[in-house]
Amino acid sequence: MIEISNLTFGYGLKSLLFNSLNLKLERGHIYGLLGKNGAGKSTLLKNIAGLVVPKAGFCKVNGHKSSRRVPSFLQEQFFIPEELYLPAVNAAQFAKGTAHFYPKFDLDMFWKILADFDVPHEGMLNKLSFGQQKKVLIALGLATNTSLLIMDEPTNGLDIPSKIQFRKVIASVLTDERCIIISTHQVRDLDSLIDTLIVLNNKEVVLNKSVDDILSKIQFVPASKAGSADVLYQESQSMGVNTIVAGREDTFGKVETELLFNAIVDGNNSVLTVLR
Ligand SMILES: Nc1ncnc2c1ncn2[C@@H]1O[C@H](COP(=O)(O)OP(=O)(O)OP(=O)(O)O)[C@@H](O)[C@H]1O
Repeated sequence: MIEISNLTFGYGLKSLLFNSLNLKLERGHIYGLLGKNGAGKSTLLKNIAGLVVPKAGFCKVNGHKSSRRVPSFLQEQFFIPEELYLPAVNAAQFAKGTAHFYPKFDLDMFWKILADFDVPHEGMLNKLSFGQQKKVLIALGLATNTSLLIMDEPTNGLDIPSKIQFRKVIASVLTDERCIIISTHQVRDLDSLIDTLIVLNNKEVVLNKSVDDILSKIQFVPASKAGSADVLYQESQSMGVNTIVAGREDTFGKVETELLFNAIVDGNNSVLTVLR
């Protein structure tokens, strides 16, 4: 669904952020985009959404070059930025103004998600708190029913009940037709939601693997359960899971995303070598 080919991008005369980057993303998945501060996550999302123009190469969504921003591309994608400023209108006016651009907009769904998020329906949106504004935009983005939904740090500013609600709502809207990309530092918020991890590091996509694929190759265990021979990465922590070991057929578990991310950006090549 998304084809990124030889994408080369930099802001102004600054050095390049991406140099011939390639990536393919498919429908029916929730992708988690991870990277250190400044790695270029937001910039990659903006390239996909056609908000910036590459120096070379391209991003295509459903066969349309993003940077051309043709109507058939725009009506099938919704981008929720990290920073947002909602206009001085109420939720009904905001939904009406937006629905116009999205043929599959579902107004009932918008009101339902707002209610689930406990956001007041009345009043001007620009007077809501940051977290409430974020929830309005998430509700709107989901209600557009676009095949591509891009969210940059969506759980930033959400309180704990809202994060739980967010996970429920996102899981319920994923269909085989939809591709959701979430950039985040709050990996623990989204651990159970993301089915494929993408890690950007040193201007490259160093990992693009499904959780199932990852778990078929490595396991996450407490140090006490790790045999010394197969330890790929270890963090010193007093308790809990802190060790990555090469896959063993007798173990099952979940991906400890934070641990995996640390191993990768720490320059630990053993983990990446096993995963590749
Ligand atoms: N509009 C801009 N003009 C010039 N440089 C920019 C602009 N936006 C981002 N940058 C630079 O591009 C680099 C990547 O920024 P980006 O926001 O894409 O990273 P990020 O991975 O999303 O970071 P964070 O995790 O801190 O949000 C940074 O060095 C940043 O200073």
